[in-house]
Amino acid sequence: MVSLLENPLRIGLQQQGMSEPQIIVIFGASGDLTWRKLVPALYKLRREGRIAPETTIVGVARRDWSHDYFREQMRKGMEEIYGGVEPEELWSDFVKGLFYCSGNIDNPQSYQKLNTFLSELDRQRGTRGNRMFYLSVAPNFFPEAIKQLGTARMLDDSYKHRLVIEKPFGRDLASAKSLNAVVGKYCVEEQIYRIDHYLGKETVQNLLVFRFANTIFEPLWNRRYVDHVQITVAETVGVEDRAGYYESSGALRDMLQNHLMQLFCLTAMEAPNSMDADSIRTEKVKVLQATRLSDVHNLERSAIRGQYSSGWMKGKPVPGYREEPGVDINSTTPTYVATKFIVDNWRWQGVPFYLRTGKRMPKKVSEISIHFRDVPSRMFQSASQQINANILTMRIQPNEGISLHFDVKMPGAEFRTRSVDMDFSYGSFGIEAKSDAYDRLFLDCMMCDQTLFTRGDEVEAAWQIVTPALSVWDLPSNPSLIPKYEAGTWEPVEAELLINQDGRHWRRL
Ligand SMILES: NC(=O)C1=CN([C@@H]2O[C@H](COP(=O)(O)OP(=O)(O)OC[C@H]3O[C@@H](n4cnc5c(N)ncnc54)[C@H](OP(=O)(O)O)[C@@H]3O)[C@@H](O)[C@H]2O)C=CC1
Ligand SMILES: O=C1O[C@H](COP(=O)(O)O)[C@@H](O)[C@H](O)[C@H]1O
Repeated sequence: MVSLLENPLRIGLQQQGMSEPQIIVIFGASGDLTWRKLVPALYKLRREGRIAPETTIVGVARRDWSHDYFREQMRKGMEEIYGGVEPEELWSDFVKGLFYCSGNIDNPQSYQKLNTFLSELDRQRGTRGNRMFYLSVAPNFFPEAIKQLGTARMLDDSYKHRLVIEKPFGRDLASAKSLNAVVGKYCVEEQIYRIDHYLGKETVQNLLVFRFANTIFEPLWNRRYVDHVQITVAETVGVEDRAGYYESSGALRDMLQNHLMQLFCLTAMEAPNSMDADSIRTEKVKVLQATRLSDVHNLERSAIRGQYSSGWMKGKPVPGYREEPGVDINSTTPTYVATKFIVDNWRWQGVPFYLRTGKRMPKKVSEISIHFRDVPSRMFQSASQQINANILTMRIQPNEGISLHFDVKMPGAEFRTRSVDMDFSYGSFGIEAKSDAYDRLFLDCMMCDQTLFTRGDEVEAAWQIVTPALSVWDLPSNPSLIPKYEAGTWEPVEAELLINQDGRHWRRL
């Protein structure tokens, strides 16, 4: 264990500031995300002294709750997730800043009532008109909520009023464009914070540092040395109680278009001019605009969907997707998706990027692996009789870290090789790298830093790439034709073929 005094990763933690007093208005405050992630993240920030004590939270939803009932619900949430609130005195003070204002997103009077209440709170709590409006509601409400907030002049001050939009931002290119148009009518881009919680993960941010703070990898980071790249986000959970949302979403919309494509961008983009939000986002847009599915006319060669059937997880039987509560018994919604991307630029021409994500996989693991080209001529015999290309793996979660896979000589008279890993693990520094992401994103939004939020053109560029697959998969199709994989196993055989056809295989994780 490294002592705190000599632990280099501790130093950064002591250098961070505190946000201005402000009111955070959460639309959808009686919903799952609020008690599960948002309020716990805000409390964590308060406990760490990262947000001003005056910070005030106002929950909005239709249910006729009182302030006290809202506070009780949030406390119950903390108990369920963290086993309690700590320290008790701080929580008591924190909940004094929790309020509830019932209202309907469609109703203009709800906004008048809310606005009056917010002005009153500004006086009581010293929040000086600084406001963050967080849309934690189903995506079909986004346009109406923005329109109503705009019409009620609650987004007028581009310095003090910020709008946070949960994912998914649109469900295809056309809907993303029309949502961007609504946003653009009432706000300037500097007020908009489109959430992709993967960008809040320490290990995702570390991709930028790893690539652009080190010189030794850059000369290798291109088509001359890289054979291909794999990006995997595998989950063990099934659809849980979110069938209502997931049935109309599926793995491509829920995960690949946003989280995996952010990992892709940070891996494939060019170095930004600086670390400011727009420089980074401009580079992401550029690489997205150079990217396409490898073959849009033959999807089996570029995009594969799959759905889990019943199987076993940790020794227990689990139902198939179509047997889950709220799911149509003939559902064609994919719970797995794999794509092959081609990047038409000088750095990556000819280097395929394979992306895959699925629910009910054998392991929860998210990682990016860079597979380097083989040596031009093999001179040594490998002990495992395998071809061992060098692989650089960036582990996003769990066991956060980075490892480099390379060959060494086995001790003995012969030149026989075996593969070993050189490993950096966040855990070995005694640092929690897996902040829940929402705390970091809240803080950045309060500090008006948009670096970890997606820009309007970036979202559209990402939809542009995957929309050819969606436009086929959204057509009515015979349920028996959706590729299947048993819960607790890796991808369907069709997804194996997607990569095998190129003489490669998915990493076994
Ligand atoms: N839950 C999660 O883990 C994640 C969620 N998200 C996204 O976050 C958002 C919220 O998700 P989640 O909390 O799970 O959703 P829920 O379905 O649990 O909550 C929806 C909320 O919207 C409110 N609501 C519904 N209709 C109206 C209306 N007409 N006027 C005002 N409020 C209304 C509901 O309250 P009431 O019925 O009282 O009005 C409820 O508070 C979604 O965009 C989702 O995609 C993203 C990542 C993860
Ligand atoms: O946005 C979402 O992400 C979660 C996975 O997030 P992670 O931080 O646990 O990797 C996923 O389960 C959910 O379906 C999706 O909406």
